[in-house]
Parts: sequence; C-alpha cells; structure tokens
Amino acid sequence: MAPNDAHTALWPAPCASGAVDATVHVPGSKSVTNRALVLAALASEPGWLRRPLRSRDTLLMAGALRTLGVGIEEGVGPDGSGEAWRVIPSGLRGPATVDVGNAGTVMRFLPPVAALADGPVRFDGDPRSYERPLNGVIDALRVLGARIDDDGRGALPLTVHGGGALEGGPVEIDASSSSQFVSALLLSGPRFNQGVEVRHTGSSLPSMPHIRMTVDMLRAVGAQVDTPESGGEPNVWRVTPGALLGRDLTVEPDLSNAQPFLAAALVTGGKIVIPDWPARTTQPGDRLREIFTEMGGRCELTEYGLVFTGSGAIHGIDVDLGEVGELTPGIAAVAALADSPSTLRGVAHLRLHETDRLAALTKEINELGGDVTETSDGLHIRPRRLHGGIFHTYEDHRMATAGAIIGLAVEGVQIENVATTAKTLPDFPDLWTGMLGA
Ligand SMILES: O=C(O)C1=C[C@@H](OP(=O)(O)O)[C@@H](O)[C@H](O)C1
Ligand SMILES: C=C(OP(=O)(O)O)C(=O)O
Repeated sequence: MAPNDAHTALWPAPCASGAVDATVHVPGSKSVTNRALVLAALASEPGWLRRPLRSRDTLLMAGALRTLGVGIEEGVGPDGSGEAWRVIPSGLRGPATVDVGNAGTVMRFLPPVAALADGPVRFDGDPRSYERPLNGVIDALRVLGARIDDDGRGALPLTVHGGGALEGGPVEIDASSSSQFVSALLLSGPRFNQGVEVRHTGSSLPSMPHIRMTVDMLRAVGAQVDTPESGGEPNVWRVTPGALLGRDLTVEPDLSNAQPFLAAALVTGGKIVIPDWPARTTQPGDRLREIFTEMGGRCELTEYGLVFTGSGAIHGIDVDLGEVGELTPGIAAVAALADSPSTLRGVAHLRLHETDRLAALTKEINELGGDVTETSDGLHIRPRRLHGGIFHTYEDHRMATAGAIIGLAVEGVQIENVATTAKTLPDFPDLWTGMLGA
C-alpha cells in the first residue's frame, strides 16, 4: 500500500445482523498511561507500568521520554503477570527532538518536562498539531522561568531551551481551551524549585475529571497537591516541590474507548460485558453508565466488570458534556439513531480537538441523511432515516468509531481511514468484528 492509501482507504462498517452479545477486553487508558509515563520519568527511582496502552499516542510519549534519556524497557511486572514497562528515570538530556504526532497529552505534558532537561528540546508534530492551542503552556512556562523559541502563535513547532532546572512558583493561565494546560503544569510541578501554583482565570474549564486524574496520580506517587476540592481556593492548584516515588501501577481499561462497544449494545438491543471496569475512577468514560442508561440501556457493575444491556429503544438526551468532551462523537452517533432529538452542550472546545469535531460530526451525519445543526457550544441532533455513504474521519479516532456505531444500524456506511483509530485503540477493527462475530 502506498503511504497515503491508508488515509483514503474505505472500511465497510459491518451492519449488525442481530443483538450483540459479547465480552470485550478494552486496552488500557491513554490518559492514565501517558500521565504514568511522565510521572515515572520524573521519579527518583524506577517504577513499573502494567498493562500500558500501546497506541500511537502512548508510543509517541514513550519514544519522546526515551529521547530525553529515560529508560523504558519491556518486561513482565514484578509479580510475573502481564506485560509491563519498567521506567528508569535519569537526568533529562537535550539536544533532542520530540514528535508529538497529534497527541494533546504529548504536546502539552512534555514542554514542562523539557524545561528540566539540560539542553534544547525541539517539538514538532502532525499538521493539525500546529493548530491546537498550546499558549497556556508556553506563556506559563515563560513566567515560571523557561526560555522558549516559537513563532508567536502560541502553538507548535517550538523549542524549549532546558536549563537543567526550573524556578516554578505562581502562575495564572486561561485553560478554557484545554484542561491539559493545567494538568501539564501540575505533573512536572513537584520537580520545579518552588513547585507550582496554577490559577485558572478563564471563563470555564473543561474536562475536570482529567484534572482530578492528574491530581490523584500525583498524590499516588507521593506529591503534595492542594486543590479547590480539598479546601483550597476556587480555581487554584498548588503542588509542593519534592521527590516522586517509583510505583507499580496497573493501567485501567480505557473507558472512553469502551464507548463504541457499549453503544453497540444500545443500538442493537444486545449485551456487552467490559471486564475490569473500575469501581472507582477519575476517567470521564465512567459517566457513560449514567448517560447510556438515560439513552435506554441498563448497567450492572459487578466484581468482574460492567454488564451493559440495551433495551432495543434509544432515547434522545439533553446533556452538558463539558466535563466529558471526548465522549461527544460516540454520543452524537447514538443520538442520530434515537427515537427523539438530542442537545449536546458545553463542548465548544471540541472545535480544537483532533479535528473540529462539531463541524465534522454535523457534516458527516448530515451526508448520510441526518439533521444535525451546530450551536455555539454543541450540537442539536434530530434523528432521521439514514442511508449509506462515505463517513470521512479527518484523522480523528473518535470520528472513526462514531461512524462504526452508525454503520451497525445503517447499511452501506464506509469509514474512511479506520486505521486512524490507532491513535488510542489500534485493535479497533478486530475488536469490532470480533464483537459482532461472538
Ligand atoms: O488530560 C487528558 O488526558 C485529556 C484531557 C481532555 O482534553 P481537553 O481538556 O483538551 O478536552 C480530553 O479531551 C483528552 O482526550 C484527554
Ligand atoms: C481530545 C482527545 O485527544 P488529545 O489527548 O489528543 O487531546 C481525544 O482523545 O478525544
């Protein structure tokens, strides 16, 4: 296959011939894996990461840290079970070049790490990465003492001139375009001379569960973090300087990547079991239990995992997805097949994700005969009888899985570049056909 063929290749989305009934082992969480890699790289002793996600975004993170001198070795975990990465921290080195691909976690979480390296670190990535906002991280790092060369747009490409250490201290940022600005500064904060105090000054802050994930994971490796939720000031997070422990962490399944499979139960009136669904988690995908129940399903969380059953009916929903924006494409796909209209709110920042997700969902669902309109901060979706056609994906993994959900119920849907799911879920086509064949 010529290099570009994958981008235009069409994958006939399988139509479900009946109710699905399958157990799907969903690979590890992207957000947990990439935070764990950063924290392990900044620790003062080696650590283990069990069942890490191996996808484009996490391999880019691991590759970048290796380029900076961190050891990341393949192995089995300390108890001999499961695949694992052993992470061996070392002095962070420049000069180095980091390819961020189109991974928000890599482009936002690593510039603060690079500021601790002892030389220049150049950041570059996919064309879309040049359009995704990074100003919150760049401006904050400058205030905290870093030297950065960029072209003044507040985006990639750029070079962080690591000085071996960073002063740190208080900083104000507007993180209304991405919660990852806050997470990025907190994750490296324990290694700054004065730690860091991040004050969010913007009008809104999306994806709070992801900030909670950052705080929980920092605390799990010994960092002291004060948050608005632990009695601190509203919109202020404080990380005390200190050494981080090397831990043995098992990565939870990616609950946002469980979404298309749960949606399949909803769309076909079937049953899906997701083993190892955590009883307590900061992953935004946990909200699917509530959202997909409201849309017509039923959940049971057992010791084995989540059992989710569709009733055959799919109801529309009026919901603010600001905290769980990455679930929007999958919810929009289900909503397009529902028995009543839906309004998805609070997700204006999705215009700056892998693609402009509000525009892409509107265009692609409408080209299959749908009736979707964009609002200032979301989508109105009025279900219509849909027909087959090409579902373009704009190099967005969640567009591809959204198209596959629609394809379950609509004959003749062809997904462009299904390989783009490899950003976070490389086995998607096999897992999907396996689920249908089960
Ligand atoms: O920190 C993280 O791991 C993420 C935070 C969110 O980013 P935004 O706040 O930019 O939406 C989310 O959408 C993204 O998929 C992962
Ligand atoms: C927005 C997403 O990714 P990123 O980490 O690249 O921001 C996503 O996975 O939906």
